[in-house]
Amino acid sequence: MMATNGKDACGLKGDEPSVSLNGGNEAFANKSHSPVVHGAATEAPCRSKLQNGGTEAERFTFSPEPTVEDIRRMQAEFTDERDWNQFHQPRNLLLAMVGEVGEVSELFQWRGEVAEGLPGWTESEREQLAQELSDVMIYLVELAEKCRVDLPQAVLRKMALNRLKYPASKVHGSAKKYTEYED
Ligand SMILES: Nc1ccn([C@H]2C[C@H](O)[C@@H](COP(=O)(O)OP(=O)(O)OP(=O)(O)O)O2)c(=O)n1
Repeated sequence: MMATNGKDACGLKGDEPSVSLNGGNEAFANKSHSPVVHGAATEAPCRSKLQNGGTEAERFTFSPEPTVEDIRRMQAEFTDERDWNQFHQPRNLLLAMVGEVGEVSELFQWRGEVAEGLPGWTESEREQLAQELSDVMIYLVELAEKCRVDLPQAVLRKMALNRLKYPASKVHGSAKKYTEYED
């Protein structure tokens, strides 16, 4: 589940994309990062019930840093220092990323459905998951870099498209694919 905070999490955004398809994003530019203490945003929460039974106030949020660009730069330094760029072509990075996705999958394998927050997982299992997800992200960011995809802006464009494809007023509460709607 994606971590959100502020207006978006409170469902105040309408169906219209707040992002132009060429990457401009007023909503994002105007949004300040709220301070995070032990994973909880300190701004006044809205308390509408979530489908999974939690409340908005309990929503998890990320730290604002490092940014995606920070991660790109740090990984570039890591590979430069080791003369590993010779191995980090797009296809190799893709295979490495998929391998790490497999390692994430292994942690969930044979456990049955797992609830949000991973109740019952040990600290060691949580740390293992954090490491494997980080590996996926590190390779993803480097793959995007090597493919010349400006990932943060691409994500904004894609989210705008998603909002157009899945207007909240039309698909609320339904997990159907957009191709399954008749109109
Ligand atoms: N040629 C490489 C090898 C490693 N890494 C970095 C990116 C990943 O974050 C991490 C991956 O390291 P490993 O391949 O050793 O994989 P794991 O850390 O998952 O170890 P293991 O497979 O033992 O769980 O190290 C890299 O950039 N380029």
